[in-house]
Amino acid sequence: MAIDELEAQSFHWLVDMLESVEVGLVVLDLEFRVQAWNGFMENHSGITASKIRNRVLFELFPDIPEAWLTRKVDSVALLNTRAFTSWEQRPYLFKFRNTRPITGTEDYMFQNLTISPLSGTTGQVEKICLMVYDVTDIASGKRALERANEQLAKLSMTDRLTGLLNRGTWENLVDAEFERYRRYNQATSLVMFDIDFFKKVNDNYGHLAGDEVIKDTAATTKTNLRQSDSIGRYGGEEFGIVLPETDAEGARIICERIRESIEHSVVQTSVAPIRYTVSVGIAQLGDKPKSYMEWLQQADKALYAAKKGGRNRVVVFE
Ligand SMILES: Nc1nc2c(ncn2[C@@H]2O[C@H](COP(=O)(O)OP(=O)(O)OP(=O)(O)O)[C@@H](O)[C@H]2O)c(=O)[nH]1
Repeated sequence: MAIDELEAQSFHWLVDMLESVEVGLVVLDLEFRVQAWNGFMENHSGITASKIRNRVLFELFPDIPEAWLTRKVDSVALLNTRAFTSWEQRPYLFKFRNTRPITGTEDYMFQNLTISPLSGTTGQVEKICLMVYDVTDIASGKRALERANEQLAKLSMTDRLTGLLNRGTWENLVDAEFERYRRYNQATSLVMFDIDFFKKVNDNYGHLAGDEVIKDTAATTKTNLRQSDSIGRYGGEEFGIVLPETDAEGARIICERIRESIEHSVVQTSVAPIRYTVSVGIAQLGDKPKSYMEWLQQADKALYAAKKGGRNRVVVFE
């Protein structure tokens, strides 16, 4: 076989390979007109090589960030060096639908991109090659892991039944608020409250109905609070609220509103409609408590007084 014929054959194989490789290959001239478009690009875009040849890329793909790509390509051409971008910087350049059944959770194909300069015989950069790698499997795996980690972090901070902060997390907030008071001296109040005769709810209607009541307490309280107020589930049927920038009188008004909403609400459990009440203790932070624990004890004493005074009431620690 003549040398020329051999070369022609190997060129043919090479083109065949580039056509079928599982990487998107695009050759552009420096005016962004498409010069080559392989099978991967045809399959995922639905646009054939013959149709796109000599067309400006941005006309057919208006979603492509033109300024960004132009900047990248210009520096590749100027410096005659490759550039890379990962899906973490920019999820994709070409908005191709994700066609992989395993990673069906993602709508679009995640892509890594390499931009390579192609020099002519004179050594001048004449064309640019874009290599588009489908990294949907890697990206969706990493994103799922991140979501799971976020979920875990959230779960370790919250109470499963109510979604409120759990005791440990909430106590940390009380401690932080205590320290903030020592520095800035702004009025701050702490609330402890507890469902009245909750044992009877469990005894009469069962534990699951009791759980429904606890959830109702959490939901009703939350709707009566501001974003900056932190509510936690302190124990079984005991809750705590930190009210920043709120004095005892302000806290009393808020707590009366919560107490009344609960008194007038009816929890529609699967067993029976249940009415219930809560008792509330408030302690505005002053100079006395030497630690956040002492502050908690003050609020707890006020709660005890509310129970002793007949329940379904709000008492402020004196
Ligand atoms: N359903 C349910 N019950 C709980 C949960 N945690 C604690 N309890 C119950 O809450 C009840 C609390 O009872 P007590 O401490 O005697 O208080 P109480 O009956 O509310 O009486 P007072 O607080 O004095 O009004 C107990 O029966 C606990 O078993 C929970 O997560 N779900």
